[in-house]
Amino acid sequence: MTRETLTLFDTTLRDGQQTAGVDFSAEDKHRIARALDALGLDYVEGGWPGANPTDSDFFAAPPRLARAAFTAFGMTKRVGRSAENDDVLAAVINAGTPTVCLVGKTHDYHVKTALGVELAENRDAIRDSFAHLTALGREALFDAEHFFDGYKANPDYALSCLDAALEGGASWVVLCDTNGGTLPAEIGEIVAAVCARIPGSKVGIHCHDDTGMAVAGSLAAIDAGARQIQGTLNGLGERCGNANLTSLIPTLLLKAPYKDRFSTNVKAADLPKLARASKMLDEILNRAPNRHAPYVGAAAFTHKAGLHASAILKDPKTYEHVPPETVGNERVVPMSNQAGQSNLRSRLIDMGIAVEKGDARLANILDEVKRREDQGYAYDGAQASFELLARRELGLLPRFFDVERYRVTVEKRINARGDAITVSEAVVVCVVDGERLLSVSESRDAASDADHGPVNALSKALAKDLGRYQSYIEDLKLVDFKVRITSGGTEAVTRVLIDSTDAEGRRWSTVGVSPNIVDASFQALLDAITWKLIRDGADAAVLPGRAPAPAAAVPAE
Ligand SMILES: CC(=O)SCCNC(=O)CCNC(=O)[C@H](O)C(C)(C)COP(=O)(O)OP(=O)(O)OC[C@H]1O[C@@H](n2cnc3c(N)ncnc32)[C@H](O)[C@@H]1OP(=O)(O)O
Ligand SMILES: CC(=O)C(=O)O
Repeated sequence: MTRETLTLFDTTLRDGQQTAGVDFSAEDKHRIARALDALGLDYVEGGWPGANPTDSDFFAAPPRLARAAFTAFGMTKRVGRSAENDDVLAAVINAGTPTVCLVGKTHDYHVKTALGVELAENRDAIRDSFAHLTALGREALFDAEHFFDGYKANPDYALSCLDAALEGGASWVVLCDTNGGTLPAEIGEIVAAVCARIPGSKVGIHCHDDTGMAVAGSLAAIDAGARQIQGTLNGLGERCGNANLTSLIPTLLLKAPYKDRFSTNVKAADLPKLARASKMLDEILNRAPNRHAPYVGAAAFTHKAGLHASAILKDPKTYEHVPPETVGNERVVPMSNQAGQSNLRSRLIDMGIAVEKGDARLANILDEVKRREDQGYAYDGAQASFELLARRELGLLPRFFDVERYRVTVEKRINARGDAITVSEAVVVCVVDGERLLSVSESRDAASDADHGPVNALSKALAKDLGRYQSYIEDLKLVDFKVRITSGGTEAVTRVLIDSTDAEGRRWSTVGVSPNIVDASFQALLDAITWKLIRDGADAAVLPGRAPAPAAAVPAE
């Protein structure tokens, strides 16, 4: 069966940049553009040359893309001047990209209200802008702004704007649900009406997620005949975001009817690259990845409930819609108070520890998890701490070092310039191989730099001198820190969850619980270090009078 081609257009670097709180540097844009190109996207829209210095710099030294058409974004020429003499359009053209995407109005209300010009003048501006671009030998796409609302208000006018772009030589007319309020069924009906007069091979879709249905709307448009999809990595974009390509691309490649009807330049073997690109974007934005993101999130193949875990061990298809490895993800069977022995045995196998079914120690571990979760611990979000708990119960937790004591003080000072600063000082005394090691550290908390409080000081002191374990923890980084006041048993307690990473790209989570936030944080920090020492195969300490527990063989993460 011949498959039709679906064209994929990425606007992470343009509409994604319109997300509140997102601010890419030119270097960030280079990294993202390269990742999108390697993945197989057909178009990478880089931004709006001339609109801001970052975009101008980025287009002045553009990325070298092997496959994707590098695209500059801009708007149609303004009424009252020619396309040749519009300075905003000139800046876009002067970026010299092979492809240009211009947004233009198609809703009569916007033409009158936002632009304040006659309907015919706007339509002529669209035609002239495209004629000018194509005369210069550029491929030109038309982002038909507010098309769905415009079509509902005045279908003849909205369609005549598409016609004007095509008459000017536009290669695609992309129907934009700019305000994101159109539901999928209506998108399907309107796209079908457009495709009845314009070939679907020239019709694209650009959905926003204001009803949480941008992906569904994009699929409805494909069902109705559109053959280009615009979207962004991780669904970045103006307001609630754009159609999420991180969900759409695996759906198109793995799900019927799309996988059988269409081909894209992104191939099934590229899907793990999509998961990596998604993580890279979060890392650039300094955001914790969305654990619940479809396909690529850490929880997308996490089976928490005991009944699910039991079936998963028999056949993963019982609770998985696609195998996790097809999208570069992995299966996790976590421990929590929802777990049974199946979860537990699966987790232990992942840790490289085989315990026979029915072994009494399994019940002990489960009881301990449930008892501690009742006190406020949460192990499904802190699998590294669970691993340490299980090892302790099994007698497989090596003893690396002891903490004799620690102290943190917090002091508010006014400096010579009159600024208030908070200074946190931490002292930690560890014992390694019988030797006492004292470390002191200080963190300064300027008003604009709120991360550097007492926990940071404590973490720095703890990591400053661990004797012969120092080299193992040099690359350890604390990357996320969450605090929650919860009730443990009958008392209110503080739960701290810490995410750590290292140079190998591993990321692991640990938990601490105490009525005291510093103590809870310290427990989580200690677990983070101990887990890394185990994973890196550090030898247990020689503690006088105590035989160190052996470290079991552990597979690489
Ligand atoms: C739906 C979308 O997401 S489209 C993409 C939107 N993205 C952005 O706006 C981000 C980048 N934008 C910018 O940096 C700035 O808005 C610029 C540099 C483009 C323009 O800045 P300014 O010249 O200061 O204008 P300002 O932003 O206030 O207003 C835009 C002007 O463009 C006009 N305009 C808007 N859309 C169009 C269009 N499709 N065709 C022609 N003119 C248009 C508006 O009428 C307005 O003109 P006015 O001031 O005479 O009323
Ligand atoms: C062009 C665009 O981003 C929109 O209409 O939503």
